[in-house]
Amino acid sequence: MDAIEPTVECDVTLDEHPFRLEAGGELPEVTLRCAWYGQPETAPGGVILVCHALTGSARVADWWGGLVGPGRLLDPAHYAIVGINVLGSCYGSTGPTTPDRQRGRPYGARFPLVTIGDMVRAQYLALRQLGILRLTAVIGGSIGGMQALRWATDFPAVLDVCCAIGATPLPAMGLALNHLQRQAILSDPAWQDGDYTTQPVAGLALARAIAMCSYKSAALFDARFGRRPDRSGEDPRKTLTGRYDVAGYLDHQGEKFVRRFDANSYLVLSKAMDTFDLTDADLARIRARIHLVGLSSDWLFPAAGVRALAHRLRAVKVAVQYDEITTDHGHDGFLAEPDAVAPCLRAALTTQPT
Ligand SMILES: CC(=O)SCCNC(=O)CCNC(=O)[C@H](O)C(C)(C)COP(=O)(O)OP(=O)(O)OC[C@H]1O[C@@H](n2cnc3c(N)ncnc32)[C@H](O)[C@@H]1OP(=O)(O)O
Ligand SMILES: N[C@@H](CCO)C(=O)O
Repeated sequence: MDAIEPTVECDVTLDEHPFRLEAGGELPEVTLRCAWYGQPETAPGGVILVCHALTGSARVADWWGGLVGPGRLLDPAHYAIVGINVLGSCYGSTGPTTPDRQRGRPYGARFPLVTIGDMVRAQYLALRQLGILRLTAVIGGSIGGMQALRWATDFPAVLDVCCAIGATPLPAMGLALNHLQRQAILSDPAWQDGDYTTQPVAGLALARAIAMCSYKSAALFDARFGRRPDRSGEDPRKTLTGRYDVAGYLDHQGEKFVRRFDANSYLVLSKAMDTFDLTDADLARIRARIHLVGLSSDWLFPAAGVRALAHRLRAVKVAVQYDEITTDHGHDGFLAEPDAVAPCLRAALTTQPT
């Protein structure tokens, strides 16, 4: 299925400068890349912000093509759908690849730490500058879901519905895996303290390969790869470097990733994912209807943790509905199973929770 093109793509440079960050740093200027599908002025269903995950982009239809397009759940004839590339990413918004004017070269590792809260505040300011003061919904999976929840806690008067799929504060196993991924990048000599001109490909590819394991389930890997040799057919039992099929897949994913993502951005976004947290006081500020979705085989953000978050929300009298998608796709189920995600989003957009 071909992804539809955005109606408009635009860059918004925030009026607020410097932009102060929760962790204490600041950026002299922040620009965010936005992609619109549909017309905010005329859309009968209003504006829906769809927040992307760790390595996605503002171009929502590129990674959620099954959900965004004519005749699909998020139909640009009904809703104006906007994606905004997060602060710190490398797909058009201010991030480590942006030139630091003081030094005349990219920020690199000097890019300050950002939080999910900073990303969301920047999105809020960008939308306000575009004249968008009200959102029908904020939707996202993984760190896109973290953003949706942060919108609900930090800008409670702006949105009617928040739908977060496979998103909670990251449990300890996820913190561990993110640490290993960052260590893989930092320990690559090509990283050069973040001042590389050529990507630290070995470290970044290894980071992505580790991450891919956390995004998939054991059942999926067994079904897809079993104990077969990799596509070369070389017997992995005969040489040290011979690979099983799953290893060939992970290496391929790593090789592909270094061609599309920046290592310093990866470090910044993975740290933002780690630091996301929700206190009961945060939850008590929420006014939107919350729809949480767990993914049955997700071991990075286990469904039990998503269900527990729903209980915490109910305890502070927030209207919440919990759904669970049965899938073997693990955490990546929110990307790989659009037909299963669609009814959850439809329910979030149309029904009152009990
Ligand atoms: C540039 C931007 O705009 S970023 C936006 C797009 N990206 C994102 O949003 C990131 C999120 N996306 C993802 O994480 C993934 O693309 C998903 C979840 C949607 C799909 O994940 P995957 O599980 O990797 O898909 P899949 O298993 O089909 O793997 C596809 C690749 O693995 C390769 N592969 C599959 N099996 C094997 C194997 N046994 N050995 C080696 N390679 C293999 C395929 O050939 C394919 O390669 P290609 O992409 O070079 O054509
Ligand atoms: N596979 C997704 C999930 C991470 O949350 C990504 O790369 O963005």
